[in-house]
Amino acid sequence: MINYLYNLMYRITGFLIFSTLVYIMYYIFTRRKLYAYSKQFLGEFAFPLIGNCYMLIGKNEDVLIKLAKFFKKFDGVNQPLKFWLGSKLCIIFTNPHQVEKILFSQKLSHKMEIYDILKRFVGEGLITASGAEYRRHKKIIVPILDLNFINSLYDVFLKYSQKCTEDLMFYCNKGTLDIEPFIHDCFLRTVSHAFLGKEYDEESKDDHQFKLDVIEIYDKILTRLIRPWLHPDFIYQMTSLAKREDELMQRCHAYIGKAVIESWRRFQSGTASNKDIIPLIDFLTERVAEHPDLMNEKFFFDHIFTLFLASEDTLTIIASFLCVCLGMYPEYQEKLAEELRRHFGETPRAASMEDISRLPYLEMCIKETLRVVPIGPILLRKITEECEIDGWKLPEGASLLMPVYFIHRDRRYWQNPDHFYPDHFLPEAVKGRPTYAYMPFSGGIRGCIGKVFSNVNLKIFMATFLQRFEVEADGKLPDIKFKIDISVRPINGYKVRIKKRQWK
Ligand code: HEM
Repeated sequence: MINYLYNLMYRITGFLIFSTLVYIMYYIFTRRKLYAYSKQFLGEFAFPLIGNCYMLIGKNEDVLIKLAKFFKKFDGVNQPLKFWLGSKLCIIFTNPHQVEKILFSQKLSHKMEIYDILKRFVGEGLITASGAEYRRHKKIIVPILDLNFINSLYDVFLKYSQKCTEDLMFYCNKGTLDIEPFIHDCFLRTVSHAFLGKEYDEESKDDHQFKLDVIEIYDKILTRLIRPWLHPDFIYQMTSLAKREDELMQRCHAYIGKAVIESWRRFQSGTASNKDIIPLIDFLTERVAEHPDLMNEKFFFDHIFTLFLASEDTLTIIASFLCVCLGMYPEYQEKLAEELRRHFGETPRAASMEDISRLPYLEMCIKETLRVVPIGPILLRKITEECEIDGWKLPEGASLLMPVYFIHRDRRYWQNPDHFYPDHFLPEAVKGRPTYAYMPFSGGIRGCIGKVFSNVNLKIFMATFLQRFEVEADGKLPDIKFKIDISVRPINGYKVRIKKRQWK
């Protein structure tokens, strides 16, 4: 009997070893092109299964520093690199001319699988979707965000910028504060009003809960993004994080769903135009009502939620970090204040649409902030069919990485890359640089559709804020430690001291 069992165990073990070997051989055989093509690219030593991930082991906050070390090793190399993310081959393009070709390639417009994590929240919204449906929907949404729409929002931009500066008045000369929650409140209100047609009500439990939920959503997305073992859905579903995410999703979906229903009611009763502005949701309702085959309810919902989430966090990061930068570099703040004094004259006043088109130094400061904290620090694409970029063969199944954060700090294109230095955007400096050495809004086929909206809103906010306040902050840019997640943020928040600006 013992002999029989021993024999059986022996056979089972043999079978398991044999099957594993067959599977490994099959796996290697089906990926032979991937391995062969990967030899074209320079990279660091990669272990089987974990690839180069060992280089990223440690605290989440240190990932950016570790990636910086990787790029430093290949400083000045003008060819694509490779990084094995586990068994996934990532080909890294840092040459702006090649990046431009990728961004404009229809074949390379599919987002990498990692974006599926966002799909739990925003489904098939424009950021995560691909394919024919995506293209059809983009054609409907982009024209809504035209200049007429943006001009019509002027009062909304101004109202919440002014409210924010009034709220901040109390904190003048009161020591250090994190300015981000105030600025987040401003842009959350602006985007709620402009996109959903909903004025955020301080007293409303639903509105307050939605604000908290949105903040937590970003946190949940990040938590999962930076933990690769939580990426497979079947593992994630078993965690308490997934349960919490479901709760958040249900509440947020109910909140946005209510705004969708209200918009349809307005459309059906013909009262849409009675509002102070026509919000984006009402324009979309109108388009879809005229052509019901354009998109179903689910897509409609996903697009609205995507646009909402794509806006308020991005605007908050840029405006908050610009305040910190101006605090750290008083010489540029003074130059900007001088421009504002020259332009606005004797006394501060509300900035008009006309005003903001005549403040070139403010524009340079915003651009420089977008350089140092690019909202999309690494753009990721999936290679769905074999293709070539400048003679480099790209195998199906690999991914493409465009490390915007590092291109924005590449000494070949930036005179003073490690500091906040608005002169990077003087016309002669811009002329001497390849266009895609700077891509805060990405570009090409998957480029940001909110660029003009953001520029106008940011300028009105900053012109309002800087006429009232002077900011101070400790240190310089190299002293700030950033973390990379869905975006880039300073680990220690946005600490500044504010005081009333002496205008004369
Ligand atoms: C300072 C503000 C903003 C910055 C820096 C920014 C940046 C970006 C970047 C880098 C991408 C490409 C992401 C990727 O390929 O992974 C993107 C895409 C996108 N952004 Fe923005 N964004 C900003 C504001 C906005 C606003 C206000 C809206 C809404 C009106 C918006 C809507 C979108 C959408 C829908 C996409 C996806 C486009 C597509 O894939 O076709 N963004 N944005």
